Amino acid sequence: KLGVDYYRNSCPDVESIVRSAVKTKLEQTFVTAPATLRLFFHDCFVRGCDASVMLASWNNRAEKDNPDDLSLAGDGFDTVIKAKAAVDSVPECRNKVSCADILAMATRDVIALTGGPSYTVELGRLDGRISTRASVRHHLPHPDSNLDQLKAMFASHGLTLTDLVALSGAHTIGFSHCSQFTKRIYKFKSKSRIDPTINLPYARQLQQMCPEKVDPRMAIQMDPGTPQTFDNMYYINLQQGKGLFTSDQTLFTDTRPRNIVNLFASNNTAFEEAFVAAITKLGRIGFKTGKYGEIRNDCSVVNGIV
Ligand code: HEM
Ligand SMILES: [Ca+2]
Ligand SMILES: [Ca+2]
Repeated sequence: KLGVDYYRNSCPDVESIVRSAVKTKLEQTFVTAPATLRLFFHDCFVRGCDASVMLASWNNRAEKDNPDDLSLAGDGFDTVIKAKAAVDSVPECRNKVSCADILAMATRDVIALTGGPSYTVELGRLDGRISTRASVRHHLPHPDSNLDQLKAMFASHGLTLTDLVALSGAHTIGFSHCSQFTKRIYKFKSKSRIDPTINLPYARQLQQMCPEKVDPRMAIQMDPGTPQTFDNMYYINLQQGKGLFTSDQTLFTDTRPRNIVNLFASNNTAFEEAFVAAITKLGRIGFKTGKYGEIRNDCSVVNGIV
């Protein structure tokens, strides 16, 4: 079982060491926050929260080489690497704290530092030794997924509809590449070619920011209201037809989760409580202990390779 005091004897100050490394990195670039949060999600959904997503390979066959992970921003990886270096610079902590736990702590820290809830994070996950491009297939949601697909994928990890709605609120910060939603604003199967569930002025704005032959590296803010604040604006956006992806807007268009969206839109405390409960459950997915894992010396390679 995971616990909140896991490093009490081996590295008692680990939480403040990680927090200050994360804070320094966030002051350098805001992307630190969304990039770290998304990295945690992608890690936990594939082989559990074991930092498998961080492993690199010489032949581009690691998890992070899968197309679904190629849009993970480098600053998330860099945050964990920097926090790990800070932890390892303390002699008693050297190689005592897993990369998976550092990612979980850094995620908690970026949420609090951008205005979201503070919570205690459970620790004691070991790092995995396997990372393959193939293991990502069918394990991560797509922006054009419908509610049944999203529900099934989250349910396979023990996450409820409320958890799905709460965790999707992570889209209250961060960026998306234009290609993730071009279908909705240019190629929708309707006369106007625009998805009717998008607020029309917002769709026009998106078309301006993302012209049809836009540079594929172009990214836009996902929450047009408060792009750098972790708040419940995401749900207010959904009520106004300003969900960026089909997977976002469907949480309001589909009547099943709509009352949850309405609750979170009107009550930030209800959102924060549900988010903390859900991300705590997310952090328990497939965690490894004992002989099933290790504490990696370098977050991007398994021990004993070189
Ligand atoms: C429910 C299904 C979800 C889908 C379909 C989805 C899809 C996406 C997509 C397509 C992007 C844009 C990536 C890019 O083009 O760079 C994105 C960004 C992001 N997602 Fe999700 N996501 C989902 C759930 C989540 C969850 C559960 C979390 C975290 C708890 C999360 C956190 C983020 C963050 C923070 C970003 C911004 C990343 C950045 O700015 O670098 N997402 N998501
Ligand atoms: Ca993983
Ligand atoms: Ca926001």
